[in-house]
Amino acid sequence: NRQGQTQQHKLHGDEVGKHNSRESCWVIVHGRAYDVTEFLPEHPGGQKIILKYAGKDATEEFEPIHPPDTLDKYLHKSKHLGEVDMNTVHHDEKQADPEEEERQKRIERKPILEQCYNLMDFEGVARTVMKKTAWAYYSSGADDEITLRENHSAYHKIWFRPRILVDVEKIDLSTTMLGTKVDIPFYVTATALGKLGHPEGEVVLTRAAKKHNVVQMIPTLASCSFDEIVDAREGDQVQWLQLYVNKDRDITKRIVQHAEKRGCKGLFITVDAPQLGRREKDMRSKFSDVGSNVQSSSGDNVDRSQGAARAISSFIDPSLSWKDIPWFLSITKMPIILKGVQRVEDVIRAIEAGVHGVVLSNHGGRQLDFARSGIEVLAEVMPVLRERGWENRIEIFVDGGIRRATDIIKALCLGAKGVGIGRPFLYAMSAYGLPGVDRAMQLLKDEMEMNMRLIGCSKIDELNPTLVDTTGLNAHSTLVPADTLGLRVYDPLGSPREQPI
Ligand SMILES: Cc1cc2c(cc1C)[n+](S(=O)(=O)[O-])c1c(=O)[nH]c(=O)nc-1n2C[C@H](O)[C@H](O)[C@H](O)COP(=O)(O)O
Repeated sequence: NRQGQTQQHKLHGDEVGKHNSRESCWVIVHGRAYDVTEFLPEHPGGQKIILKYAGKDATEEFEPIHPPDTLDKYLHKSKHLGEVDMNTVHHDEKQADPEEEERQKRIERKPILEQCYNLMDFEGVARTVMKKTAWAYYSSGADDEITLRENHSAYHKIWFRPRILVDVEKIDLSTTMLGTKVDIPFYVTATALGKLGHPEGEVVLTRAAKKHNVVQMIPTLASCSFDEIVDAREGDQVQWLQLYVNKDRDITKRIVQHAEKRGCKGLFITVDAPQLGRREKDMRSKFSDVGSNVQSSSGDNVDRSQGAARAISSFIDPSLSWKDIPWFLSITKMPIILKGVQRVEDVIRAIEAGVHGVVLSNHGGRQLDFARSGIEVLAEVMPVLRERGWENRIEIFVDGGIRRATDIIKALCLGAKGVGIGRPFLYAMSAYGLPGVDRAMQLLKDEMEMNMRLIGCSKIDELNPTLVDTTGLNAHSTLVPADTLGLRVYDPLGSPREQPI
């Protein structure tokens, strides 16, 4: 509290309004005032977005992307100025925003949930109803988005060799992942900033994961606080933690040990993002009001011109290396999985380093463009492990571009323990909330049951490499996708329709 301020005395709105500059900057969040003057240079989302609300109520802007405990965690108590008499706070009248009005009309016109028949339908609806910045952040891939598209099209290069005359009356889709029994072999992978798509954020995914008895991987860069997401867990529901390793190892140790104490059953260390990729859709949306429970422990300068991704990731340690693995094994009993492994040599190294699993992944095409799809890497890895008799030494997961149950079945036939799914559940949540994610998971279950019957398997452990033909898998045909600027950016006159009459 400010010196001498008694609880019942509330700050007057005009008093807060006087502190509206870089030299003295107070903001109001959830009815309380905060002096953020010294914090300005440290804000991962830049000073601009805070100064826009200097002396004013910033709650509406703050809420969607900062976990509720952000200010308690990152702003010194002396800067907490106490309650404001909100009746004395002047609110700028809302400017008419034609783009937002148009978006609201599209929301009213969107298809009813039952008209979504597969995971791609959710993507189509989300694209029309999401805010531009949110769609840009979720959908973008790195550079020309070649890997983003390859992730899904790689599955189109794998064909089935189905068995016939097998009794497939009863189908059992259950399996285990890191010792946890799940009803179907997919998990909700870690994706940052859930509140960009839905006001409740990641806890919506928690509830859907419970309903379908699948595991949720909690992202480091969640909009909700870690504890909020864990508190939303029900009964013996299992969650894993996805970790971006902080340059400040004390912060990392604290996060890992807190996650273990709160019952997380797996630590997924993200190893494909020493720096977040260049996601141009995200950058173009000029995302400046970014935030999250970023653990930036120092005021290092952040390159905010790179959209949300770059701004929220300044704390990630690019020096992370194999020599750090023994330290991780020493600070937790949770199984350790390396997320973002992309070649068989590193899978072998992971086994020798003593970790418990890997996710073969290129981060949903958001990191190194022209990285191979997880499924292609899986097809490279498993024969080499089998040759060594190591195919069961660790659990191998795959993610990226999984949109159909046939994709899941192909991955399991090639030896994956399970698959991670990201964007489809984000899109379903953004377009329809919990009912959307629930339907998306149910659709996958229905597809899975049917496709297991059609390839002649009744249980997950019957899936094997003889059921697929992967001869075309590493034939890379990279058509530059039609919607990139590459087709127009070098045309001096723009596309024909823009040529002067
Ligand atoms: C779509 C998406 C993916 C993100 C993601 C955010 C979004 C919006 N974020 S990111 O902002 O830093 O890139 C994370 C993340 O926090 N940590 C992580 O390990 N993977 C992150 N990923 C990658 C994710 O865990 C999967 O590898 C990827 O989503 C799988 O591909 P699909 O989306 O096609 O299923």
